[in-house]
Amino acid sequence: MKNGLEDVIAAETQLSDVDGEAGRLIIRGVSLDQLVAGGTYEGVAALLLDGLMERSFDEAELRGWLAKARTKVFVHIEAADAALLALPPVDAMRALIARLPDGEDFDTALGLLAAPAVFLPAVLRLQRGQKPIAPDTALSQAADILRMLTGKLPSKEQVAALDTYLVTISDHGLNASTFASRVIASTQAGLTSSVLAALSALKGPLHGGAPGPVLDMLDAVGTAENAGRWLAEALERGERLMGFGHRIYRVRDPRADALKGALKPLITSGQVDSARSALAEAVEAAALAILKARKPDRQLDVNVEFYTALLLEALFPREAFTGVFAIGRTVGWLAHAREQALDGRLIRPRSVYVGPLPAAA
Ligand SMILES: CC(=O)SCCNC(=O)CCNC(=O)[C@H](O)C(C)(C)COP(=O)(O)OP(=O)(O)OC[C@H]1O[C@@H](n2cnc3c(N)ncnc32)[C@H](O)[C@@H]1OP(=O)(O)O
Ligand SMILES: O=C([O-])CC(=O)C(=O)O
Repeated sequence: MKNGLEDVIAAETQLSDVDGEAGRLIIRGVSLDQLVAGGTYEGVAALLLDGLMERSFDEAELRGWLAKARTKVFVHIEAADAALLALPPVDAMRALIARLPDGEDFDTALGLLAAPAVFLPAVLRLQRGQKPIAPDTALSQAADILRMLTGKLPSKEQVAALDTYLVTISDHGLNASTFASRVIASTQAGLTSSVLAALSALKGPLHGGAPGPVLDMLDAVGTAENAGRWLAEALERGERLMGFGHRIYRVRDPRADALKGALKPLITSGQVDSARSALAEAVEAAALAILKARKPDRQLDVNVEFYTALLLEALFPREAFTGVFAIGRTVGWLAHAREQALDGRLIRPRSVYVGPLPAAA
């Protein structure tokens, strides 16, 4: 038996392949490099959902339907009362998504793609005492998310950076949240239930909750000179270094460089301080050296969350990061849920009982 199901194959999928030895990610036959070159959220969503819903569509059609779906789900913001707004943004978002009807059809899927994109900016604004901003059907999903957050049209560099992020993290094999989505789908509970379960799995600090703590780490380190000492002390305390290590990758996560690349136009146009990325690079180098020295048997490298933190810091407040991850990953969860539902087989593994036996009569 493998603790944590390590190396256990639990599904066949046509959606994505993570090669942990080569450091390569393929999404539906397209390599990550090809996908991020000018790729948009709507483009990767159309690619992932192709053939899995009851109707077919291309990127342009999806963009139009998604824009309308954003407007449709906006009414649910009315349900954001004081108790809901006291929750962390990702939990408030989950509570609002739970209001959506369940189902297996395209309309349900569209609502679920639109909902996190609308609910997250609205929750963040309400938590700051500001009025939510209604969606604009003329905009792409990435541009509208940023506009609904700030009330201003984002720069083209900001939209491109967010599109690259959403494309990069859209799907990633059988990660914990996607597995959760497939387990729920296998019971035929419906797509909303799958997304809610997956979101609950995503928010943990070992999965999609890591980027906020990455920034906390950068802040605590403060200067490049301090990095080695601070990281050594953190490991002494038994802490894990956030943004490093991965269950599958034994080399650098290929998404780290895709996200680092997406940061460059923001740095060169003066929208991100180059000192911040220099500090991140110094912390990365120090962390890799110390992890290599302390865990020589384990190849621990940088994962997607390290440069996610830096990229998202340029666009969102820190408390929003896990919610932004969910905006991008929902399409992967939906595609996997549909693939699993079409397969039709209930997921039900076995456990080994190691508890006490009943006393003899
Ligand atoms: C989108 C994503 O989900 S990407 C991952 C985001 N999460 C993080 O960045 C949190 C930090 N990283 C981690 O906690 C882990 O690397 C995980 C959860 C991502 C993967 O966990 P596992 O597959 O169980 O780790 P793995 O088996 O490779 O760990 C082996 C050893 O390395 C250690 N290790 C792994 N990652 C780290 C880390 N970031 N910092 C310090 N030590 C680490 C483990 O403690 C373990 O040591 P031990 O055998 O002495 O107990
Ligand atoms: O694949 C994993 O286990 C975690 C991860 O990187 C992701 O979900 O993007």
